[in-house]
Amino acid sequence: MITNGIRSFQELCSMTRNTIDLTAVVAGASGGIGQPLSLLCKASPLVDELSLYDVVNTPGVAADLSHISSVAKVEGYLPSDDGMKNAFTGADLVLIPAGIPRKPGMTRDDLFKINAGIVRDLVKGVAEYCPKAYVLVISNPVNSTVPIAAEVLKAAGVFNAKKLFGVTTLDVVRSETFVQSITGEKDPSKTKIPVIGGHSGETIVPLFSQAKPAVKIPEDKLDALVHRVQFGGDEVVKAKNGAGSATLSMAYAGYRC
Ligand SMILES: NC(=O)C1=CN([C@@H]2O[C@H](COP(=O)(O)OP(=O)(O)OC[C@H]3O[C@@H](n4cnc5c(N)ncnc54)[C@H](O)[C@@H]3O)[C@@H](O)[C@H]2O)C=CC1
Ligand SMILES: O=C([O-])CC(=O)C(=O)O
Repeated sequence: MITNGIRSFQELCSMTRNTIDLTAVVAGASGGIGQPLSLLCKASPLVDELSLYDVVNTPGVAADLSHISSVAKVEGYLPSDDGMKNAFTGADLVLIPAGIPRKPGMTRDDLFKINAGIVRDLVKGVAEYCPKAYVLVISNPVNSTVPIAAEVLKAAGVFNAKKLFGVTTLDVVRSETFVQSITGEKDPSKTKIPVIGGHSGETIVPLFSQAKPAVKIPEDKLDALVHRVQFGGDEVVKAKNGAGSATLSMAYAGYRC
């Protein structure tokens, strides 16, 4: 369980297994992001119990993961038989990658109609069954699904701004990766680039000037670099050619977050 005095999710993640036994939920666990994210959670020494919730296939994903010899006890839940209640009750952390992904020609906003309702209903479950949990929303459009999650938590009287997150770490991961392809640095721990703003096109603002350690981006490469970070999602959607959007890099980024 989360101990008293933890102020942020990063603080939580930097703690060792000696001080924390996390009960985590992945909601949307059978999907393109959900499966690799669940694998990373299953492998984490911080996670003691892992609940996989989805509208399909979680018993199979859970059975598969349960053969891995890591600490976490893993269970799969479907909506039937009070699945959401059983999956969410007692959770410290709820990761939400549930919802449809983009196809070429779509913007993230085109996902709003369907994903807003999915996130709303899952966060209602959070409010009811694990109101103190940290909630990490991955489902797009993040710029809109997070405010929806906030309103649901406020309406239930359990909103805590320090516990609700929109996951935009993929923009940080992309920034660091693309910068390293310019600088030639091979150690991922040696490039830290803050990214502020939202998670869509120009709302994504990579602060290369604040890199630690400082990086020198050649003037003639800067615009293309900024554009690649801001539209990195489109690059993957195009390459996947109708089979969805970023999943593996997103799972990595979600876990790192
Ligand atoms: N924040 C970010 O940086 C990123 C966000 N995304 C977003 O993540 C979302 C998921 O993407 P993928 O995993 O590729 O999609 P996917 O279609 O492969 O998986 C989505 C999963 O959600 C499940 N689901 C649907 N309704 C549900 C409900 N009511 N309760 C529980 N589970 C439900 C589906 O059954 C499916 O297993 C998309 O909205 C996508 O745009 C994707 C990449 C990066
Ligand atoms: O572009 C998308 O639809 C998925 C996403 O958010 C990303 O890859 O950054």
